[in-house]
Amino acid sequence: MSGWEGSGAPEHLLRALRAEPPLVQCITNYVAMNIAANVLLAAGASPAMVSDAAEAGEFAGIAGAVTINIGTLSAAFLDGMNAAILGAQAAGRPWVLDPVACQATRYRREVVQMLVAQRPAIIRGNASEILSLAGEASHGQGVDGRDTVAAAEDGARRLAQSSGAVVAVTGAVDYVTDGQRAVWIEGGSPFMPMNTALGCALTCLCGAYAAVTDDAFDAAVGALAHFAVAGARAHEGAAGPGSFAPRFLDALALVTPEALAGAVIRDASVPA
Ligand SMILES: Nc1ncnc2c1ncn2[C@@H]1O[C@H](COP(=O)(O)OP(=O)(O)O)[C@@H](O)[C@H]1O
Ligand SMILES: Cc1ncsc1CCOP(=O)(O)O
Ligand SMILES: [Mg+2]
Repeated sequence: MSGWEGSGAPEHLLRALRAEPPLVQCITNYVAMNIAANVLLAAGASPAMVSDAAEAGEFAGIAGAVTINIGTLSAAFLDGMNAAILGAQAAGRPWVLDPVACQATRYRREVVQMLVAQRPAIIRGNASEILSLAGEASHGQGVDGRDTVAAAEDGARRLAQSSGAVVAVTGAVDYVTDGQRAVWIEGGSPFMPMNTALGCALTCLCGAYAAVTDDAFDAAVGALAHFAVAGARAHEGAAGPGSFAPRFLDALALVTPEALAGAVIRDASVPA
């Protein structure tokens, strides 16, 4: 049972999203562009992969949210990211960070610190990326997580407190915290990490949910719950990662707000 109630509960956010599909500006990597756009469309949002600095700032002014992903980082991408962040901040819209492989090279470590300092509403990464961002030892290998989400729990809470962002750590079981509130979210499928760019697509979906609520914690929980429920459904009858992929897109589209109310969300908030 979800137990997650109130106007910020995932089912209410999904209803709002489907009633008025938010425009989400995604600055994501070359691997993820098509996958993430299809994920947003299936879920009920409206993606736009607009990243050049010549227009990224202006576009952010009309988007409901911006998402920034460093997966295939370059100087040109970075210029577009900075322009989009400024545009989102000027328009009072949230932006979401995906620190892909931020532990891997000095360039990524430096860029990601600069981005975190620009106050993302949500940081969504795998446990290895979040451990690195929190200044702890990470066993990450390239873009893939190699640490358990439980190992990143304390680091995630500290990162949320120091950055002001909601931190969403994904893996076999997901963890979301704003530094005080925290939940574990169960579901999904072991075929998900065998499909490239699903984490990147989830970050874009966090942007879609952030566009329909002012509470970034609720937004992250809503997006992760949507993935958890759709992933578990798609797993049924899937023979492997290949047949899982189209079932997952179908499931994202077919998940109802009522089904999201059944997401397995366990409270893990620190007592005040
Ligand atoms: N072993 C697993 N079992 C169930 N769901 C998983 C598993 N590993 C990852 N997921 C899900 O896959 C999605 C992407 O997460 P993850 O693989 O951690 O991101 P990334 O692709 O950035 O490394 C999330 O919804 C997460 O819950
Ligand atoms: C394979 C790869 N290489 C650079 S970005 C990327 C996609 C990573 O996607 P995800 O973090 O969602 O697994
Ligand atoms: Mg990733």
